[in-house]
Amino acid sequence: MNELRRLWQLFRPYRVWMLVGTLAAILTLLANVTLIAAAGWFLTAMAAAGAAGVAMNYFTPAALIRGSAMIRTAGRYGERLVNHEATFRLIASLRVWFYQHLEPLAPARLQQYHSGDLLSRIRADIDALDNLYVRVLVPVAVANVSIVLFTIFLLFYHPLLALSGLTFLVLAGVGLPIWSQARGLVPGRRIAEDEAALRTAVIDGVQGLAELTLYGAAERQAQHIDSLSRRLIADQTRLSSDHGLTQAAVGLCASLSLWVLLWIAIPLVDDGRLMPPQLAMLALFTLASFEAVAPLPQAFQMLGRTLAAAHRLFAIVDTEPAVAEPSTPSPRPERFDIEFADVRFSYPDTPRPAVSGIRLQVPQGTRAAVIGATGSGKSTLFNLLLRFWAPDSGSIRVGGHDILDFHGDDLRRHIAVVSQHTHLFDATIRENLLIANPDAPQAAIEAACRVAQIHDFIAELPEGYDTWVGETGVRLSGGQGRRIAVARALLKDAPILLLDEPTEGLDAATERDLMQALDTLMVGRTVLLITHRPAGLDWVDQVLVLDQGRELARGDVSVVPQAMQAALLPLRAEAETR
Ligand SMILES: Nc1ncnc2c1ncn2[C@@H]1O[C@H](COP(=O)(O)OP(=O)(O)OP(=O)(O)O)[C@@H](O)[C@H]1O
Repeated sequence: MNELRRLWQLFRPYRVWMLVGTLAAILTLLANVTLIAAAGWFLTAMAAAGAAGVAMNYFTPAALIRGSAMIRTAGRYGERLVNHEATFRLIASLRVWFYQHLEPLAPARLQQYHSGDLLSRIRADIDALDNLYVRVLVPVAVANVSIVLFTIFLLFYHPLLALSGLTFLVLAGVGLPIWSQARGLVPGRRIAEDEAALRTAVIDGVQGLAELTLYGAAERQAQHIDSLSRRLIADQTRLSSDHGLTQAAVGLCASLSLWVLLWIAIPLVDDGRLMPPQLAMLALFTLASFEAVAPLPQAFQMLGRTLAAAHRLFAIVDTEPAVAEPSTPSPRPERFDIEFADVRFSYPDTPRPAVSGIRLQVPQGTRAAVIGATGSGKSTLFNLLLRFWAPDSGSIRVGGHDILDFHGDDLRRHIAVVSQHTHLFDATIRENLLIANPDAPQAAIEAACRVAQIHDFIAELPEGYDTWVGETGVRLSGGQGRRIAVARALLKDAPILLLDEPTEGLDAATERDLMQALDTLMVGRTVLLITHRPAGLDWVDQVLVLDQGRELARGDVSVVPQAMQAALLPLRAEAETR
């Protein structure tokens, strides 16, 4: 129920919309009930008058019927318009709210979630929240007001009529929803989880289709998806059949209410305390009044799904970022020397530190390389410098200030990264470049691409810079993607440049061309390069050699061969003993 309270807080900005939508829904319902009840009275009265051969004024009831019909139509239109508009606004604002909480968690806190699961939260779970507004809050408000008005109306005729009407309305509007909520709680929660699992499995299956086919595992993946689908369908079927049952039960309550009303009212007609047309009116009124409570069982049945969705969203929203933003951040850095001072850091739930005792000073405008075997902690140093994680002890300073004192965005604004895993968005080449600098004019884009040696290739494409690169840039080669990354870094024009094995996996000619492009990019910047290859380090001022997260050697490039050999010795010894 804590979720409900928090959701209500999120809905608060839309309370005027909700009020107007609820009033329109109440008006529509009252017009409908009036229309049906008045029609019952009118037809019976006309028949009775015709049989008795007396004249009656039919203008007033006819006007009431026509007026009710018009109000019902206009009210229904208005109610849909207002409630849909409010829902769309609400959903849009919830997505922004969720995204704003999601962003500071990337990448450290999001590594435990699959992208399919996050997609499910931002789409299906947020969509499920609109149930609370359109299917729960508005119908509950309408039902409450209507039940009170209907009971007062029946009281005018006889207290027993009011009591029986109220009893059956409460049975259908409170008893059935309680039952269906209890029945829907577990499957509703499971549906939220299974939808996410299904989306994750499908995305994984599609993205890894080539591997699955290659290793003959496609059938197994299909079976996994099939079993998830079956479980989902079983829960949905259970909810649907419960929904059918509750609708039938609402119908039964309405019929029983009618029978009891007739049982009470017919003697009143015999006594002359009630006119025959009033009996017809009350009978139809009773049946029509159940429209007020009919949506409630399903609304409460879906509450389980809605609360599960809210729970999943709040789980992300309540996660603390791995690095908290300082309450009074240092002003943006003005100098760009980098210093690692005795840095130690372990990833959560790992047995040994990823890096430990790291000391490195890179004066502004100079270049340093961090070299070491796979898993020696090189990328971890970048993650720490980018403030994605915070060191367990020691500090990292930029321009003399601890980076934890800067606002994360202020720091990252001054850092450009070129890595072997450049993410290209499913957009045009131009859009992919503009993420580095949204205001860059075409001339600047082309200049950056010329330096990155990719302009001629782009210019030859039929659609030039408007060429769509496909999901994760599949329509570009690895080398071309890397050059786009260099062009991005040029457009960003940041004083600190991080190079994460930028030439890894490229052939010798492409590597040479890319190094030329990087040469231009590095001029005047503070550069930190990570690599596991000692070759081609002549242009760096200093080198730090890492082994299992610890410093093995530090100095100019001449320290590398000896240190690398020392690092390889244990591996060789291990290989020889096998
Ligand atoms: N997000 C993470 N969560 C838990 N452990 C991690 C994470 N990232 C890296 N590690 C672990 O930290 C250690 C250092 O990893 P890191 O990626 O820094 O090495 P690296 O030198 O960059 O390797 P490579 O050259 O293969 O990229 C490894 O043992 C790795 O398994």
